Amino acid sequence: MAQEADGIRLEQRHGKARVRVGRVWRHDHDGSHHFVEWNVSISLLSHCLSSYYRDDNSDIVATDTMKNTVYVKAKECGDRLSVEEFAILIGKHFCSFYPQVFTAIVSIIEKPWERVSIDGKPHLHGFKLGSENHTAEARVEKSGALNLTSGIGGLALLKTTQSGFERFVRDKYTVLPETGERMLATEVNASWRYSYESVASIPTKGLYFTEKFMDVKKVLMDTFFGPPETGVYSPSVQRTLYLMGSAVLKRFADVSSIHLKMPNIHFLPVNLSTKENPSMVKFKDDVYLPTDEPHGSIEATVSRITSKL
Ligand SMILES: O=c1[nH]c(=O)c2[nH]c(=O)[nH]c2[nH]1
Repeated sequence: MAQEADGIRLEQRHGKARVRVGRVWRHDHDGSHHFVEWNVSISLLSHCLSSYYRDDNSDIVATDTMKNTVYVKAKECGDRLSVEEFAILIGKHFCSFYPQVFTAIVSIIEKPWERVSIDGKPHLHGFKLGSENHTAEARVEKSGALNLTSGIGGLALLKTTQSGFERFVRDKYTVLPETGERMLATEVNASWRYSYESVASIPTKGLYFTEKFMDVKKVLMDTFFGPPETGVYSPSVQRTLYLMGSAVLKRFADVSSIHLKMPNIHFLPVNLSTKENPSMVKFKDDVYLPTDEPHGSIEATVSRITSKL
């Protein structure tokens, strides 16, 4: 909400970023522990204009208080909950506890701590860090309106064949040869929006969004790789991205859109020659130079078209 005074426009929010919290839930019945590590960022849209226009802080919810609230709420959550549910819970708290707060935006990054198995047996309290983050963002309004997105950060995928890039624009600046055989590597950053429009309408089933996260990740990966024996041919990152996004929309009725960012991480063919040895290393789809820059950058949002009845 923008305010105007003396010909000056003001849009403001304040919050606390990167509040780190770890939470263990101990199950006495079987001795198992569950663990999450969250990095929480809170941003509040609130009526505290006098702090900007005058030296009057009487409406400011201190960002230090926001930080403390994360620990209090983590303590109060006696049962395991998904990172999405925790984001909503924190957002609801700020909107209902403080009259001046009208919107709370809570973004959380969950670190991928995974239970270890020793000799094939899941360890009761041992975890190792996996590779891709689970993210969640809840925007909660005082009215109870909700905007919820979840995401995956840093899902590095690579396939050594079944990828090519042909029939693209060729002009006087083009040197890239066409190929029907190349390596395809990317680091998927995905965020998808759920269709739940109020905090009251989210599924009550425990860990619903955690399960959904695993399912979305599986659909993205299955579509990228194709069947284990044959794979699936990718004519471009663009096409593969579209198939991944639309597969998620087809499979999950409560996902209304998905944004995918898929850099094309290049593995360059290695050819080395000298006068004496013109084919010292002759590339035969075997020896590559891995690079991380420059990289292609390809991103798109795929959304469900909702009928306007
Ligand atoms: O899948 C690709 N998409 C591109 O847009 C592109 N551009 C490029 O040089 N290589 C590739 N590969």
